[in-house]
Parts: sequence; structure tokens; C-alpha cells
Amino acid sequence: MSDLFAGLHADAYDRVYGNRRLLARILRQLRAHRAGMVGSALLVAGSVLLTASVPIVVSRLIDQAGGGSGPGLLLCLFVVAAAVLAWAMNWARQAITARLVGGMVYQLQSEAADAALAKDVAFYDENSVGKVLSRVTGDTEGFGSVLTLTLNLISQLFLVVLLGGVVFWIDPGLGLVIVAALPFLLGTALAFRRVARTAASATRRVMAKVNANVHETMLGIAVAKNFGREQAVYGDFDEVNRLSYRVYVRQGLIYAVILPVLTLLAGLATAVVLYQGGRFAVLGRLSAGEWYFALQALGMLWQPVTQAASFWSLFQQGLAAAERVFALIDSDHAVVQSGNAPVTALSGAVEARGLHFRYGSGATVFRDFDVRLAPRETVAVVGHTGGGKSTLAKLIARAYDFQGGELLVDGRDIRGLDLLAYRRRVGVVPQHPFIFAGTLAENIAYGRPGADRADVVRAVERIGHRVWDRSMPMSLDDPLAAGGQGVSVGQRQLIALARMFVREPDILLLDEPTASVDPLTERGIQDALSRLCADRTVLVIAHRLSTIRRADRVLVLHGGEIAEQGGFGELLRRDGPFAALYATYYAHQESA
Ligand SMILES: Nc1ncnc2c1ncn2[C@@H]1O[C@H](COP(=O)(O)OP(=O)(O)OP(=O)(O)O)[C@@H](O)[C@H]1O
Repeated sequence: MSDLFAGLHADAYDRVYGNRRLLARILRQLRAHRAGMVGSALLVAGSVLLTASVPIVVSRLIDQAGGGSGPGLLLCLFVVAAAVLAWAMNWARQAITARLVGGMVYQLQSEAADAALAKDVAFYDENSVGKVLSRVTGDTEGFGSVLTLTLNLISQLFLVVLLGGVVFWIDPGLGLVIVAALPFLLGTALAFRRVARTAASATRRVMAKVNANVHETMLGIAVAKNFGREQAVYGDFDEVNRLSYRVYVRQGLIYAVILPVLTLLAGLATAVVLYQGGRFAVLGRLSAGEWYFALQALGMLWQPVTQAASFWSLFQQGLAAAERVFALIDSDHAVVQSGNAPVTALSGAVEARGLHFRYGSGATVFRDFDVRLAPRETVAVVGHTGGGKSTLAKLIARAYDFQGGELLVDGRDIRGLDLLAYRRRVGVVPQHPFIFAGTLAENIAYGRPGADRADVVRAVERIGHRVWDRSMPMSLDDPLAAGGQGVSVGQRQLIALARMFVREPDILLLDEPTASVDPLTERGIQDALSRLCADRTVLVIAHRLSTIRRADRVLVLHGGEIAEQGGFGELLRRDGPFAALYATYYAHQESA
């Protein structure tokens, strides 16, 4: 079973708070809900007092009846009124608690979602979307359950102390009998808790395994079908599913033992109190009412005591969930600006001087790297895979921070610029542009906040109606599915270019898709690209020969260094690294 524990190590964003800091952080989170908490605490106190008062009053009633004076009507009314009031208070407490906890979870979820949105791209490299999602949803709810649990436990402990105190006050000897029974109950519950916790965590892990397996299968379903590997995939799933079956059965069997044993112990304790109390009553040391009260008190006591045993592990799980959410909210940004100088229009000069960069603790990508992009220059970056082409674009987009050297934009340190304003002047077209759920027009308008229909129509015109109308059968008002199901590679590229026409960035970073489209669409895309690249600085990770030909300069990146640079014709004539690349990758495109 040890493999179930694999991969559950804490990572960079699971900041460990330490108990004291975590408690302080939780209290800070709760501060905004002070009034609700005080209200809830008062109702807890009220409902516990009323709940406890019923057996006390009934025991008095029994004694009065025994004394021949008959149950007083007033006392009867009191019992009924107390029960109704206790019920009402309990209801109010539950309602207030539900509102309180719901409000806190809502607030925490909003903060976590805000934090997740504000994170840098680097954060998502290290944290899968599924993991962030579970922090924003599951872990915030875990925090809510801790609050509910704590409030319930406080009310039950209050009841235990109150009832126990009254029993001791009536007869310390009987009190001792009850107290003597508690360690057995608590000890057994604690022992079971240990077993139950192991079973529960194995169940959680195996469920995570099943989910991961299904997730992976669904993601790779097309590949599995292409290779006819469905049976092997099913085999893998069947294996984890069988494991999950065994773990579930084991958990069920363990739980099936726990409750009856605890009930048996509580029954034995009740029998002892029944016997001892009866003896005391016969000896005249205890009245019949007091005997009744002691039995009632024991009945009310044993449930909170056994619940308190399981409380700690649930509480710890909740605390761990809360810590994960706070770690998400409080973690530092990977990209840190040293200033926030205003950025309006940029002329688009970009210069790296002695740049050092590596991803997290990975290998260094750039060491003492120099490069210069002149304003309005189009630079095509080529090179073998892993050479650092995308990384260079990401650094200019300020998706990552670099560890040494300088990156200047218009002669200004990129770290000193207002990040939001800078990013507004930069346009990024990834290899696989993302399509959001919404109409085609909305997807294009996404290029710039506040863009309207006229901007969208203008962008389509700048792409050119010939290529647009031929390639896009849908109208601007047609809805597209999230993720772009049913939108082809060429159509995605056109949408991404239209977004950039709406955005009008000063610096354009473009990662050309490797997938080819039909020659007519290709031609149309190239024309649109030429129009887009005019009047701005462009760094294009080029896969198309036509793009390389059109560029002002070609930059060959190998192993994080510039192997060669210059104009297309010039580089070909030099017969160096570019000529070799050309022969391998691009020459065949000449004939296409
Ligand atoms: N998110 C990341 N975390 C860690 N290492 C990374 C990350 N992204 C890239 N790398 C590493 O950095 C180096 C440069 O990668 P980069 O993506 O910039 O290369 P590239 O030239 O764009 O390659 P390709 O043409 O395949 O896209 C590679 O060794 C790669 O493994």
C-alpha cells in the first residue's frame, strides 16, 4: 500500500505555518465575522442550558410525585416550554452557524480564486490546475467543516461539563462512577479512531488514484484509440479500481465494528450507573429523581465523548486544508517588480544584458545572455528544441523573473515598470490559442478589455475578408465551446490574430503553430501576419519558412546561446548553423 502515499510530499506553495502562525492566520480570517460568532456562542450557551435543564427539572418532578404532592402544573409547563425553547435556540444556532460558516467559506473561496487568478505563469508550471481547483473549492470547504465541527464540539463539551457538574453536586460517589466510565469510552474511541483514520486516509488516496487514472485516460483517449490501446488502458483502470474496492470493503468492515463496540461499552456503563444508583436510592442516599437524572446525564454524555475522540483527526484534516488555502492566498509572487513606473506607448526596444535564467531549481537556460530587438523590428527565432526560444519570449512577457543580468524595455529596467500597464502593451500569441466559452465576437474582443463590436469588425477587416470568410463559416454571434471544440487549427490562429488586431500591442510575441493548414489559409494567415507585424516589435518563434523570409533578422538559438544571427539570405550564404537547420527543417517548405 506504500505506493498510495507516493507523490504526496509538500511542495513550494504548501507553506508550513507552524501551529501558532496558523492559529493567528485563522483568527485573522475570522475577525470579519466577529458578530456572528458572538451570536452563535450565546445561542450555544442558551440551548445547552435549556437542554440540560430538562432532565434536571424532570428529576425534580419525579421526586415531587414520589413525595405525594403530585407534579406541579407549572413544572410540567416549564418542561414543555424548555424543550420548545431549546429546540428553537438549537435551530437558531444551526441557522446562524450555517450562515456564518457559509459566509466564511464564500469569503475564503473568493480570496483563493482571486489569488489563483493573480498568480504568475510560473505558479501554474509547478501546480496543476486540478490542484489549484481543489484548493479553491475542496480545501475552502474543509476549512468550513472545521468551523462547524469546532462550534458543535464546544457546545457538546459545555453540555458535558454542565451535566457532569450537576451529577457531582447531587452525589460525588455517583459522579465518580460516571467519570470512571469515561476513560474506557474515550480510550476505546481513540483506539478505533487510529484504525479508522488509517482506513480513511487509504480510501482518500485510492480515490485520488482512481480519479487521476480516469483523468489521464480521458486526456489521452484519442491517442489510446489511435494506437488501439483501449484494452491496456482499461486494464490499468481495472487494477486501481480493484484496489479501491478492497480498501473500501476494509473501511466498511472497520466501521461496522466500531459503533457496536462503543454502544456496548456505553450500555455497560449505563448498567453500572443503573445498579449503583439503584443501590444508593434504596439506601436513601439518592432520591428516585436524582437516580433518573444520573442515568439521563450518562446518556447525554457518552455521545459527545465518543465524538470528541474522532474530532481531533477531522480537526487536523481541516487545519491542513485551511493551511493549503492560506498558502495559496499568501504565497509570494514569482515575478516581483522593484517599481511601478507608468507605461503608456512603447517604442519597442528590447535588450537583454548578461541575462541569467533558470526555471525554479532546474538547469540554467540562459547564462550571460545578450540580445537586442530594435523598435519595430521583426525577429524570427529558430533553433533546435529546448534551445530557449519560448523562454526568451516568456521573459519579455514578464511571465517569469530572471535571476541575474538586465532586461531593458525602451532603455528602462523591465522590473521597474508598472506590470499591468506593461503587459497591456505586450501581445502574446501562443502555439495553441485558447478559446473561451462565448461567441466568436466575444472571443476576439478578449484581446482588449473594453473592446466593442466596432473593434471586432475592424479586426476582421484587417485580417481580410477573403481569408476570413473562406476559413470561418460561423458568424460573429455564433457561440464557441470552452477549449475550442470544433474550431480548427487555422481558425484558432485567425481568432488569435484578430485578438491581436484588437489589442494593438507595441511588442508582439508570437509562437507559430507547428501544425500546417491548407495553402490558401496559410497564405491568408501570412498576409494577416504581415499587416499585424508592421509598426511593432515582433519576436516570432518561427516554424514557417515564409515567416523566416519575411523577418528583418533571424536569430538561431542553441542551448541558450545565440549560435548565429542575420538576414535570411545572409545566413544561408554563410553555410553555418542556420543553413544546417534550413536543410533539415525548412527546405522542404520551399516546394510546398
Ligand atoms: N516550465 C518549465 N520548467 C522547467 N524547465 C523548463 C520549463 N519550460 C522549459 N524548460 C526547460 O528550459 C529549456 C528551454 O526550453 P524552451 O521551451 O525555452 O525551449 P524552446 O527552444 O522553446 O523549445 P521548443 O522548440 O521545443 O518549444 C529546456 O531545457 C526545457 O526543458
